[in-house]
Amino acid sequence: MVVFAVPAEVAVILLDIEGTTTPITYVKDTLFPYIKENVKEYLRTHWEEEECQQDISLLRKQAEEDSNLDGVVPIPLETGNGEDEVEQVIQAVVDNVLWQMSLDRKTTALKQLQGHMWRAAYATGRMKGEFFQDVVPAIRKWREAGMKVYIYSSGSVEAQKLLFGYSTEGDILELFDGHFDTKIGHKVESESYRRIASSIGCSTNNVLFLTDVTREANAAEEADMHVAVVLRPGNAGLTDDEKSYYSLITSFNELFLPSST
Ligand SMILES: CSCCC(=O)C(=O)COP(=O)(O)O
Ligand SMILES: [Mg+2]
Repeated sequence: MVVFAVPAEVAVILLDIEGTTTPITYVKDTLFPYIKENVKEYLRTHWEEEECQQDISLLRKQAEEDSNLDGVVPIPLETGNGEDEVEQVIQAVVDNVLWQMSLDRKTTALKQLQGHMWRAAYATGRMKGEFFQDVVPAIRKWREAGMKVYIYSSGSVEAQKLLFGYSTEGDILELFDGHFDTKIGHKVESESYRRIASSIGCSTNNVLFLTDVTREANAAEEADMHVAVVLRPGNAGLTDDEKSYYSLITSFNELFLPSST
């Protein structure tokens, strides 16, 4: 077994979700299809609610920022209360969401709506969060060894809490000291990792970030975090240069903590 020796200065392990704790297939074959199949009905049912209107406003603002992108669907403002007009706006939101999802965009606006939509699916037991089999036992061991464990995902904090709160392993939210999403900044920007360390109250070099995406690993490393790239079944392949540059692990069991014997 390959071993990644965790440097002694590391006191915090920061985890990505998709491709790191959780199979990409769970996201692509369970989470995302639920959104595509239910978004129109969800908007019709929740249209009058403040939370839903806030989600639409954020999507509208994002569409304005995306106006120079190919295929973007603008979201018109409602001018009255006519049913036909509401239906037109709903259709524009649906088309915008489907367009963003076709590009696997990680905008805060899209992720916020998705998190709100998954609430009902988890609460009714229709979906349960899934993890690679090494994940939960390893996190328990790290915590016993005194490590703090945080999540940083493009999925909204609300979506993260649903995934870990309603999972095949039960409610395992207690295993995490906190959660970060793109509200702190995008995962490919090094400033986001500085903000995370500052919010935790440590230096960036006290943090080990585990992710499947080398652009994220690169941004974290630029901020002086330690990084290891996680290779999981179904993840995108790495180039030969990436394979030789990054520390690679295929399971959390390959992390060797300084206190381990
Ligand atoms: C609870 S996360 C849902 C999956 C998701 O929407 C996503 O964008 C995951 O991205 P990650 O940053 O964890 O790779
Ligand atoms: Mg990922």
